[in-house]
Amino acid sequence: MNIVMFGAGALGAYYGGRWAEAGQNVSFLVREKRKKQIEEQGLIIHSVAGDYQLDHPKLIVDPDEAEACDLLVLSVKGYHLNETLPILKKFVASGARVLPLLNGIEHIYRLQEELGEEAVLGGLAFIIATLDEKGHVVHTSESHDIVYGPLHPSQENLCAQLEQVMQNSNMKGNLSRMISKSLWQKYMFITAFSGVTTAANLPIGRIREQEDTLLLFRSVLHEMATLANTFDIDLRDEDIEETMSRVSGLSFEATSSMHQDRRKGLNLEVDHLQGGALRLAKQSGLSLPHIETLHALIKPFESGNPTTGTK
Ligand SMILES: NC(=O)C1=CN([C@@H]2O[C@H](COP(=O)(O)OP(=O)(O)OC[C@H]3O[C@@H](n4cnc5c(N)ncnc54)[C@H](OP(=O)(O)O)[C@@H]3O)[C@@H](O)[C@H]2O)C=CC1
Ligand SMILES: CC(C)(CO)C(=O)C(=O)O
Repeated sequence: MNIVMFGAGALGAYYGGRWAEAGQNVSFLVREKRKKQIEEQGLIIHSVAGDYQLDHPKLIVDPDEAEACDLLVLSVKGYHLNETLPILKKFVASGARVLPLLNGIEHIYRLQEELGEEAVLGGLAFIIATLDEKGHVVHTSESHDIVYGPLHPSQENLCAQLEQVMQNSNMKGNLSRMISKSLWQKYMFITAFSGVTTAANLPIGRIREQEDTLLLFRSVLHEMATLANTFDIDLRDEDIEETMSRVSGLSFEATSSMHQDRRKGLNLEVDHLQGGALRLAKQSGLSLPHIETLHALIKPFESGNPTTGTK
């Protein structure tokens, strides 16, 4: 399959690397600085699932230089979405479909609006990966899963091809027949997980020890389930309980990528995640007081600052 990874950060370099390792034709659409870093340091994956170095990665900076593309995998942060739209439109006009891996949900609606419903598949990732100082991927979680599925009937064939690609690669792919629900389930979890760990500046183990703080976590899940219901997504009490039991199973030091970014003083996806939920709630006339409070507490750290990011 001809695959373009839009963004070669932690997710883009990891999954793009895995698919190239499996023999797919993968290109990486990157900006100049990242291109230079990969040229100098290599595209290298350090992973609990096995290390890998991709020799001669195909790096493109100008989208007009891209070869034919069947699937464009969007792996940028939420705050970069706007600037990707004109480029995505070019790829879609040449026949590509887009698989976004971002956390959240607002981008799915936005991409569908901008690119057309046929062009946008549903996708999300369960992995803990980051880039080290050399720009190498460091993958530390047992999971390296992508859940994906059709959001439009015309995408069935591509999903079937993608299933083959994933089965033959060193990663896990799960084709979901209810991808909209899967997206909202992850969104519910990540809004609470990133919101509470980042606002408290604590890993999940410390959150679990405090009954009141754990109750806040549960209240955020409830608000997200109510929001999902207004979008005709059937999230129920049992989904909340399942999420809470997953949270009980996390290691003491486990934390969200947003909290790790706060510790490092990097930009945060708070507008995309918690802010997105508030915007969608407003459209439906819903109030989400717990999420609103978390959003307000995290906002001062949104633009990153190594001196204010406390370790
Ligand atoms: N990391 C993780 O463990 C997980 C992340 N996610 C989600 O996946 C998404 C991506 O996260 P992650 O991979 O960690 O993020 P990273 O910050 O590691 O990577 C994002 C990459 O996108 C690139 N980018 C942004 N805009 C452009 C552009 N216009 N052209 C080319 N490249 C661009 C950035 O490039 P540049 O270097 O030039 O800035 C950067 O390398 C997020 O929504 C995150 O929440 C979900 C599950 C787990
Ligand atoms: C929880 C996790 C690591 C799951 O992939 C995640 O998506 C995040 O923290 O951003």
